[in-house]
Amino acid sequence: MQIKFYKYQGAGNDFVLIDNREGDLKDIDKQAVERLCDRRFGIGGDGLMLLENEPGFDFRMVYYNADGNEGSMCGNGGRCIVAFAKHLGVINDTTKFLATDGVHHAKISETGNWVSLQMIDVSDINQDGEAYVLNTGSPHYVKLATNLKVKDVYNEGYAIRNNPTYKQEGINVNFVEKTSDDSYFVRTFERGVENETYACGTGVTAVALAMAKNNHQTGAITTPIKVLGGDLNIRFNYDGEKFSNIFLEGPAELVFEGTIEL
Ligand SMILES: N[C@H](CCC[C@H](N)C(=O)O)C(=O)O
Repeated sequence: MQIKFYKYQGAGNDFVLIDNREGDLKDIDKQAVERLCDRRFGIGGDGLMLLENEPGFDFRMVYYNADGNEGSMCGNGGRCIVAFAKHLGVINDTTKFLATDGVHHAKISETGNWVSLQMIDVSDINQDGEAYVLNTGSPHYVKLATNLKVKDVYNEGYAIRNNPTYKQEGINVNFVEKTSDDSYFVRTFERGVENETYACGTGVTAVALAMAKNNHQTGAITTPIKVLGGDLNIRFNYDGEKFSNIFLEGPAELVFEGTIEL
């Protein structure tokens, strides 16, 4: 079967998107996702998403990691699928859609390539030694680092993701370095890609929340974060216990489209 696909990227976190409103791909299997995401034998991407119909919502986001397993929430993917929904004419400039972690609201710029996506509220942050562990739709480990530019993120991230505590469920490992008063540089080793990616949306969200806690900041907070693939921005409120009104903001661009035999 020939299928039409769209390739998007958000700060260099890249995805294959497919319009599945007709439901033709209901039973897409692990091998097919893995092949489509393969950078040599397929289209290439850190993940694959299906845009599906969902009663009461503009659409439903179904997300798979590049290894073919159905993943948890993907922040940059969420931003890209909003741009895709606008491109398809499913939405205009605002949307309410359903993802695996619940309801998401988002706003998209008139040009269609800048998306502000509301993320789920967060109230639990745990510590593992010096690191923070929290779930922003996906599970994240956040560790302060120095000389992050030259850090061996693959090997250090791999070791943490595969240690006995996290091996079975997996975790995304974020290293963060402060660059100025309230701005950070972040590099992430992603579960399901099992490699460093150029950006991770739920990851930078986790970093922004963990750094607010770490720095005893409360109130309305805005945290710009630089990643390998560009710049992202996180806005939220923190009352010392709960993080709410969390928005992940940044670019989402259509790169190319085509058809492929499935
Ligand atoms: N790149 C994604 C994270 C995907 C989640 C996945 N790696 C997992 O936890 O299984 C993001 O922008 O939030």
